[in-house]
Amino acid sequence: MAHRLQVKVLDDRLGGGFPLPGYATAGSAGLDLRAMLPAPLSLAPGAVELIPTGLAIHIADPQLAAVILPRSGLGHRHGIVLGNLVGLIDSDYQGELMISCWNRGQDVFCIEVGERIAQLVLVPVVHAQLELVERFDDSARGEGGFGHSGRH
Ligand SMILES: O=c1ccn([C@H]2C[C@H](O)[C@@H](COP(=O)(O)OP(=O)(O)OP(=O)(O)O)O2)c(=O)[nH]1
Ligand SMILES: [Mg+2]
Repeated sequence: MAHRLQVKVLDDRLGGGFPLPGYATAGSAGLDLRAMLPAPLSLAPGAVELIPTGLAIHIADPQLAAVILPRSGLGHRHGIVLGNLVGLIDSDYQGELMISCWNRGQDVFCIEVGERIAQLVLVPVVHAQLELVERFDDSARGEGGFGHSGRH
């Protein structure tokens, strides 16, 4: 079942010339976010820019968060990913959603006004209550990590 999410439209081109975010199909996990730029923006190879989305959300529920993820096609084909790799949106954040857009590719990429540039996924969060202990109960893995279980 869909979860209610409060959204403020900060840029009136959204819902006007450009559609508000929506799920592309019933099974889509992400809402596409648009680059609400004043004008097209050329992103040189290696450059990173903070792109406004024209939207603010208030998740409100501390048991939820949202993540901003790259779009697969842009990331794989054009090297357009996120400067922070993944954006994490706190449930109490009420400011504009911003996308750190990084051109990790070899070619200049022009971001068009209103282009769908990244996607937002709502995720569950579990808060930990830290419990200090002197030793852990034994586990199958113990302290082994970083390839400890072999490569293949
Ligand atoms: O890609 C992103 C990442 C974060 N944010 C906003 C929402 C988030 O709730 C807030 C803080 O993000 P985060 O905690 O990851 O950044 P920080 O560097 O730890 O900043 P702060 O000290 O404000 O927590 O910035 C975005 O708009 N886009
Ligand atoms: Mg933080």
